[in-house]
Amino acid sequence: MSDPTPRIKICGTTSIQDAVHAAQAGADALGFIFAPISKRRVSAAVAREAGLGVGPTVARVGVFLDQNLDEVLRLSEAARVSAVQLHGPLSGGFVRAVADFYPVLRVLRPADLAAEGPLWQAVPGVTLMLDAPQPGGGVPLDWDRLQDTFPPGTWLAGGLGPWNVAGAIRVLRPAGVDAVSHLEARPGVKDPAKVADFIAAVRGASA
Ligand SMILES: O=C(O)c1ccccc1N[C@@H]1O[C@H](COP(=O)(O)O)[C@@H](O)[C@H]1O
Repeated sequence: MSDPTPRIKICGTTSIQDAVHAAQAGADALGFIFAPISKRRVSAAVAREAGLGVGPTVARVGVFLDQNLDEVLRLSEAARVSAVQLHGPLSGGFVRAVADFYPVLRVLRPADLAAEGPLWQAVPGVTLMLDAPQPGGGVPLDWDRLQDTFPPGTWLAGGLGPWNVAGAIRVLRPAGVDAVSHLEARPGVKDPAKVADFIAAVRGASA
């Protein structure tokens, strides 16, 4: 029997048009980046409107890096996201405080996996995601090196695109995949064909 298809998150959504296209193409989740350093930063107002445009079954994920708890909760509420993705070095208390309000994707780098992975692996409401050290940098991880330590139920990000995502799925069997850089026409603007090809490649890998 084949493995279940990983959940598909299309990140860096900055417009209603891109949100609707990704949803129609079959995305399970859309990412809205609120990190000030990002070239894909979006306002809570646009994220909220885009989220309202994609129907009831598509998750809307607020993405944060190096932001304090007040800001994370305030922007998440304003954007009406359904989940929160947390990058960067964070205390366990911080992650738990966000998880009191939203399902959390806790993003770790491979170097942090041994120390932090076991903390979150069995915690309800917190899902691990493994990403490259520079979020949104488009650089893939070394999947073969991770094969023995990749925890079941973990999501995968980092340099995924239509041409390589099936390989990543075969090696690591992630519960979800997340991508942005290689799905764009330019930073913050999706290439609809790349988004559709990415989703087709994920589904094809699990067929
Ligand atoms: O993309 C960004 O600008 C970004 C900024 C701050 C935090 C996260 C960001 N993106 C996340 O990066 C990974 C994968 O990106 P890529 O496919 O390698 O470009 C993904 O989790 C995005 O949500």
